[in-house]
Amino acid sequence: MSRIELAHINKHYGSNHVLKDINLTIEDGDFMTLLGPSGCGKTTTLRVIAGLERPESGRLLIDGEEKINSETAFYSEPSERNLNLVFQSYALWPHLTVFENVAFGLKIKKLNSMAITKHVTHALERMHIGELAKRYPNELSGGQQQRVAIARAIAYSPQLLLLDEPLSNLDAKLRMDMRVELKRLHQELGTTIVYVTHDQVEALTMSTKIAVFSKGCITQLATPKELYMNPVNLVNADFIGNPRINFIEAMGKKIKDGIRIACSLGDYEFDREAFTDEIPVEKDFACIIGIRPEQITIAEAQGETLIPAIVDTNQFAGSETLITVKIGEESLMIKEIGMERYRVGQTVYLEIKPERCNVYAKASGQLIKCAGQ
Ligand SMILES: Nc1ncnc2c1ncn2[C@@H]1O[C@H](COP(=O)(O)OP(=O)(O)OP(=O)(O)O)[C@@H](O)[C@H]1O
Repeated sequence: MSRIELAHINKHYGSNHVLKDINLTIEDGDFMTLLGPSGCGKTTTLRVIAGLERPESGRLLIDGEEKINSETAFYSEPSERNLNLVFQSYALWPHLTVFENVAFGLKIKKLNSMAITKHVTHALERMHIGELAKRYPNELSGGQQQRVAIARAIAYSPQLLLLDEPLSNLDAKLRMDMRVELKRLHQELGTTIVYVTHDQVEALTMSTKIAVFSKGCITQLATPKELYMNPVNLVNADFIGNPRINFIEAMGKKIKDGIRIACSLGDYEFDREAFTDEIPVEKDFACIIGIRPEQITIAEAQGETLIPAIVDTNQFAGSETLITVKIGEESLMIKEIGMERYRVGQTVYLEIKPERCNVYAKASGQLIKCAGQ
C-alpha cells in the first residue's frame, strides 16, 4: 500500500517561490503524472516526497504516517521513506556491472543469490537489456544507462516508484516500448507511481491521473481523458494536444439553459446555441472557443450549417493528414484519418458542432462550457 498526501506545501529558493501551496493526494495504485513546462516545480515536488528537499511549510503523509510537518519542524530522512527513485541523471555505480548495479538493493535486502538472479534477470528483460548484464556503465549509451536505472528501481516489486523524466534519453521507438513496459508494470504490480514529465504524450498514455503544474501551482487534477476533453483554462488547453487546439474569438451570451456563441468567420456568421448547466458569467461576454483539430469535419459540398474555407496546406503524416484552412483572416488546423483528400486552394465546407467546443471566458481564461455538453 502507498498513499501520499501533500498538504499546503510551500517551497522557496531564495526569493523564487517555486511551490505555492501544493495540495495533492496520490491514492494507492495511482499512476500520477506531474506534467508541466520546464521550471514549473514538478521535480521539486518529487524531491519533497523523496525527502531530498525541505519545504518551509506544509505536511507530507505516506500511508498515513507523517514524514514532514513544518509546524513541528519534523522531517524524516529519505532512507525512512521506503522509496524507489529514478532521476534523469541515473547515477549508476561505475565499478559494478549492469547485473551488479541492479542486484545492489536486493543484496542489501539480504535476498539469496537465486532470488537475486531471478529478480535481476526479470527486471533487465522488462527493460529489453538482458544482453547487457555483464557490461559496465561506461560501456553503455545514455539510453541504456537510463534503462538500467529503471531496472534497478523495479527489481524488487516496489510499492512506490518515483520517476523523474526516466525516458528522456531514449529514441522515439524505445520510448514507446518503455511506455508500454511501465504501464504493464503498473497494471501487474499495482505499484503507486509518481512520474514527472513535460511530455504530454507520456502523460496521456500512461497515467491514471495527471496533475498539471504551472508556475509552482497545480492548475488541474484530472484523468487523461478529462484533461484532454475539458482543460480548465486556456493555458492547459493550449499545452495539451498535438496538433494544438484551435482557438476562435467570439461573443457569448447567456440564454435560458445554456449559451449562445457567435462570431464572423470570413463571410459566414457563425451563431450557435449550446446547452450547459451553470454559466459563471454576466449576460454578454467576450469568449474564446476551443475546438480540437479532429473535432472539425470537412465536407466537399455546401450546406446551410457548413462554413466555407480554403485549403491552405496539407501535411501527410502517415496514418493521418493535417490540413490547415483559411476562413478570412482565421486559420484552423484539422486532423483527418487517412491520406490527403483535398488540394491546396480548394474550397471546402467545415462543420463545427457547438457540443464539440469548449468555451472559455476571454477575460479570465477559465472554462465556462465543456465539450460534450
Ligand atoms: N537547487 C536549486 N536552487 C535554486 N533554484 C532551484 C533549484 N532547483 C530548482 N530551482 C528552481 O526552481 C524552479 C522549479 O524547478 P523544478 O526543477 O522543480 O522544475 P521542473 O518543472 O521540474 O522543470 P524541468 O522540467 O526543467 O526539470 C525553477 O525555477 C528552478 O530554476
